[in-house]
Amino acid sequence: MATALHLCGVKTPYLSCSKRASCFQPIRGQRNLHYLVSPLSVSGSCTSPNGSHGQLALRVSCVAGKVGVLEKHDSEHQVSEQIATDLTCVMKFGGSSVASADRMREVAELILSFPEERPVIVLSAMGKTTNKLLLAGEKAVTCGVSNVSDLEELTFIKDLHLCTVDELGVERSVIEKHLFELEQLLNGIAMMKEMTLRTKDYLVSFGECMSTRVFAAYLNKIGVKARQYDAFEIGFITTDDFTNADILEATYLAVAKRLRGDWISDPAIPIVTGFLGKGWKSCAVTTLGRGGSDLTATTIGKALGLREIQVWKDVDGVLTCDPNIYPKAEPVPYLTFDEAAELAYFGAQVLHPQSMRPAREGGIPVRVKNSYNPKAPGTLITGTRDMSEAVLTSIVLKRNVTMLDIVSTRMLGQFGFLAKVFSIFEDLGISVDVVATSEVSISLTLDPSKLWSRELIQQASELDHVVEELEKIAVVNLLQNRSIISLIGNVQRSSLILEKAFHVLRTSGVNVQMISQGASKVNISFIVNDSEAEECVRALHSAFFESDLTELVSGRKSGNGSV
Ligand SMILES: Nc1ncnc2c1ncn2[C@@H]1O[C@H](COP(=O)(O)OP(=O)(O)O)[C@@H](O)[C@H]1O
Ligand SMILES: N[C@@H](CC(=O)OP(=O)(O)O)C(=O)O
Repeated sequence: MATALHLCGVKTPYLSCSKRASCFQPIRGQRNLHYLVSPLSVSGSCTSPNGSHGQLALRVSCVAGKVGVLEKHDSEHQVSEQIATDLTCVMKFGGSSVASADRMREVAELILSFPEERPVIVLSAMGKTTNKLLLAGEKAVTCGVSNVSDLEELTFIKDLHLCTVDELGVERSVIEKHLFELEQLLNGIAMMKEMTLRTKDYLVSFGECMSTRVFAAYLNKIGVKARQYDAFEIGFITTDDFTNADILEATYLAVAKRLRGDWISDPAIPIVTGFLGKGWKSCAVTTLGRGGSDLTATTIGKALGLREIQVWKDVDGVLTCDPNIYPKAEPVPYLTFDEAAELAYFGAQVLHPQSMRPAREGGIPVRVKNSYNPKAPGTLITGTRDMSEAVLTSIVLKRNVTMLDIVSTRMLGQFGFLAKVFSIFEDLGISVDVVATSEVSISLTLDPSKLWSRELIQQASELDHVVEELEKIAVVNLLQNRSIISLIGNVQRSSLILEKAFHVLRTSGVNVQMISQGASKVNISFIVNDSEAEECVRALHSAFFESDLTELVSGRKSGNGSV
């Protein structure tokens, strides 16, 4: 579907589109110009023939035929028709950003400090609520119905939410029904003496359902019109993989229709629950995996074709490594979607592993910002960036990984061997992270997030089963307590990165057990023992980020022999 976009006062401009030139098609010249704009987000610039009129930079967001946002035009040129009141960006605030009444007040101020924005707000559960809910559920399985009301986690959650509404001066009624139902649910778990994955998702959903209700009520109280939404009620359709569901394509249209429809008929800032969805078969509440509110935000950004997706955290952006491992980690100013996705997939907690996909597909920049330090520039994630000076961007650690060394007994040819190995993993629904092969052997690591979502006992028997199947065609060595260290950066400089990294590892006395260069060309991963991993990350960080690499980048070695 295409939409007419009308511009006037622009003298026969040439329109160039940074991405999809075909998105803009002039349908009438002269002073009043009409363009056809295809759905979803496009951006471009429009200049006069000799360039003397400067640039009319415009950004259009267009979903289902509705022109969304036009912005940033110079004074000479006027945009005659625009729906200037449309939603402009999405701002996601994580648990740490809305952990208390004070934090909620600060977040409200922060949102209001951008008067030019008309944001969709996505919130996570307050502070550590999700962890507390999970723990309460686990305890309820064994504690007996009569002890549920005394569970310290339940008391904590009640106190936190009731104190917050009291401090913010909003009615307790906004969450009382949820607190009552939460206790009922825990009673049910206690009675059944079991908690299925489906129940687990319903249980944790109370966190986001309450934080958004409290925040929306507070905004309304201070005179900012806001409307609360449960994601599972507005079209977030997912697979039925409880605790780790995937967003289905139908979500984009449904969410855009609902949020934009409501906004047009009665504008109010949408406050949407992060992390949650609705299983397409079961119609039950699902969750998108831990940290899934980032994915909610990017999904909304793509659905509405918004100008920017902001994810507000408690750190100054994506850092050069996990600050819990090395406090001297520095913010990374720019990242590509590929780098950010790889970083998230290989364990950087700061972003949800799937969250870059919608942003990349919609071509929408993602900004990672610090709600505790809004002035810090944060990290801007876009499709491309200048890599000419880039060597290493970030170091990521994924702990507690299982590694398998599989050596062929040569019962099958090489092709048959590899195919058989991977079909065994496919049949068992286990995904593989890092792979290295030779003619007769293959070393690989198993994605722990897929195993983590299962019960420990199930994990153990699954691993036994994998080994049993593989032993029909190979000699198998199962190695546990390993870590993947991933070097995310410019793999065009892989020789330099490897030279320096291996020098560091050798001087630290660490033996690398496997190495793999990702097909994405932004990642070199290697496997070491869990016990050595953190020290390795610190040593690598010092070598790459605290010493001058410019001479090495320009091809000259420094005189002192250090790399
Ligand atoms: N490379 C990294 N860059 C930034 N933060 C990281 C990184 N690796 C791990 N972290 C951790 O991620 C946390 C932020 O992610 P998260 O807890 O999901 O935020 P939120 O709950 O606010 O969305 C930081 O407090 C930090 O401890
Ligand atoms: N509350 C969920 C979802 C989430 O995204 O949280 P956060 O934004 O605080 O990482 C979790 O803890 O996993």
